[in-house]
Amino acid sequence: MSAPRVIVGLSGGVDSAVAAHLLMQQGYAVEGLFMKNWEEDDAPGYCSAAEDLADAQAAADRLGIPLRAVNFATEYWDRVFEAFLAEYRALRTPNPDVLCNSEIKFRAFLDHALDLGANWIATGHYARVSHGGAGSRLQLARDAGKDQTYFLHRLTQPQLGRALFPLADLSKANVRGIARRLGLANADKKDSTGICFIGERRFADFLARWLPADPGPIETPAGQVVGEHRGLAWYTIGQRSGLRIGGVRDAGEAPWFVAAKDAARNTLVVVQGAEHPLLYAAGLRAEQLHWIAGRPPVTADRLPFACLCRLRHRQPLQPCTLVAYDNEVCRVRFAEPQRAVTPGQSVVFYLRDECLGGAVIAAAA
Ligand SMILES: Nc1ncnc2c1ncn2[C@@H]1O[C@H](COP(=O)(O)OP(=O)(O)OP(=O)(O)O)[C@@H](O)[C@H]1O
Repeated sequence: MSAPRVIVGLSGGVDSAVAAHLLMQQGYAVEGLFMKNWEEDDAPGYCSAAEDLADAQAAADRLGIPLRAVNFATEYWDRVFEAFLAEYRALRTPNPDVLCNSEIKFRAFLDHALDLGANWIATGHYARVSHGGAGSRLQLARDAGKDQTYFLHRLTQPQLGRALFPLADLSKANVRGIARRLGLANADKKDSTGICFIGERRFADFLARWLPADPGPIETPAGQVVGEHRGLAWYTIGQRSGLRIGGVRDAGEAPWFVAAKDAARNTLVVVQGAEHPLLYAAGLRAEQLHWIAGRPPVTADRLPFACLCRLRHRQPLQPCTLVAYDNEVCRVRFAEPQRAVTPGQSVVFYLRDECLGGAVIAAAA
């Protein structure tokens, strides 16, 4: 019988190269596929796709596997970037990595791999998947600090059912050690940070190319004007940096943080001190509810349902209660008030080590 075929998303980074190696060791017939998701002309100098492809090719050569390349720039633009901009224009803070997984890596890429005759796809995500008669389950990676289930929580059964995550049990240090032993040139390549097409530092410059300026006042909750903002879309709830506020009489030196966006008055509301009570919420309302199993963990008559959640990647899991849901919308109460509940980001639910799914935060509540 011939070995099952798996197509690995080779990004040019160390994680996916080591994932490919581990699958070869497990007896799979392994091939690499590099995706280009962004045309350089749309963001000159922001992306390094050519360099990444060269790194992916070097890794494939070293491992002795074939590598193909595919261009999903149109799909990425239509299904991820347009939604990302629409969310910003609606004054929310979107998470394009969540959409990139459900629309590109586990849709466009998966469909292409299946067309090429693959039985499975694999990535270098830090996450665990188990395939069983009752369906496929997504679980935390052993390395809690690297766990990427937050970004994978919108996968469906058909998507997860074809996925392998070979790094489930490894730490980043293990992965780099394996890469060095294999003589992979990218063993010490820096982790990719931020959004693939932007990178972290020039984010505000990048957004300025797509969002119109719309200045308005910055106010305290008492209505005292303390500055001018460049457009509410540029700010995120809980954020500190970028607020040029100073010299407010009797205000002291403590830094200022974004507490709310008042869209009706085009006003940014700020408070002083990282722990100000207005930065905390007892619960939230979220939309676009998705369950990985294809159904909720309990029927509505068994609510409330005690579970865990996180509101951002890497946040330690927080005890919470799902108090209400229907097909689309849910309401959640936290055991402890949570800081910076940010519309547009995801709330992701867990039961013990299993990722159940999640929803897009609409409002603190
Ligand atoms: N351009 C790409 N082409 C093919 N697969 C990709 C690409 N970018 C990311 N992937 C896949 O998605 C996984 C997770 O992507 P992420 O951007 O989080 O990379 P990472 O954790 O830095 O991993 P790596 O070290 O492999 O780049 C990668 O390990 C890889 O399998």
